[in-house]
Amino acid sequence: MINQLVSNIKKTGAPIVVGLDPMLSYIPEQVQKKAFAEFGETLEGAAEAIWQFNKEIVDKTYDLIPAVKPQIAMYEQFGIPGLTAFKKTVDYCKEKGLVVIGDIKRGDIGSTSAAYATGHIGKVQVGGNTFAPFDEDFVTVNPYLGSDGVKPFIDVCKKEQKGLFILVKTSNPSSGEFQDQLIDGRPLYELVGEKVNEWGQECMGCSYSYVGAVVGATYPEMGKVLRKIMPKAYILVPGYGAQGGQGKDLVHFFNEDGLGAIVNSSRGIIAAYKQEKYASFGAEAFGDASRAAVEDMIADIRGALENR
Ligand SMILES: O=c1ccn([C@@H]2O[C@H](COP(=O)(O)O)[C@@H](O)[C@H]2O)c(=O)[nH]1
Repeated sequence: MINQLVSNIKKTGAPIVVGLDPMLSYIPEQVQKKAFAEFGETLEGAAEAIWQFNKEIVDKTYDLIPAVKPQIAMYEQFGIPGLTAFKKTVDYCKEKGLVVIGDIKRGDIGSTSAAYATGHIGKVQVGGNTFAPFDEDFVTVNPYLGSDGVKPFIDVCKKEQKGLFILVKTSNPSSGEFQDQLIDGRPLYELVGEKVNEWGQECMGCSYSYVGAVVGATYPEMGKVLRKIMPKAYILVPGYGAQGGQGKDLVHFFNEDGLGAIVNSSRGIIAAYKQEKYASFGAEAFGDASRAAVEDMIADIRGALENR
């Protein structure tokens, strides 16, 4: 799957991911009204609204981008109907040729991690039948439980040719509370980065590993160090846009070949029509506003890479 991600990035020339994080408050009134008219103000109604919202954004942007990252929490909050909308979104994006990164941030004791890996990137056996339940291409993994919590994900990746992004240095303001703690004089995130590099050597694609890392755009200096520690890991970089990251901060997340990193923006793209810059599109044309925001993000990152 890493090979498809790299190929999609080369084809589009856009090292970006659209984060599909649909909160009801981002969904224009006309979309909500239609969904509620059919399903009522219910979990089913909310799930229909988020699915229709996602579909319009994907339809308006898929030709520009290599990948999407649906954040499962945004769907789980609507219970089973929300998870059905998650699955519909995954399948639709794959039909459109996009790589799907399920932002699920799972990780547990080995046997439980194995079940998470099976459900999201693997296959489950039911009697004589085999199912791929969620079937994302990549998932995000929390490595805090150690190697035995990560290995089941790696095993499924090898078997199914899927991929992982392991949390190394997260973008949030308090990520340093634990992740920056020094152990024998070195920050914990560097030690996790070394582990990601080691795990990744077991499953190499053509030029990059199936095992990637998450490093926040909000910590560019740390990204520079981690790029060197994990030369073959693709880095998923959240924190662009709504969290303050900009193209000029991100050049050191990339390798000299212009590859090696993929930058996510969720609210900055899907709720673009609410920003002053794109307000002229109006809520009716929210998908066009998202397309304009994608074009601006690509130009910002390309410009930064060309001028480095
Ligand atoms: O370190 C991390 C890891 C994951 N995320 C996720 O990325 C998006 C960011 O959304 P924006 O609207 O672009 O801020 C969201 O799904 C987070 O859960 C992250 O932000 N930082």
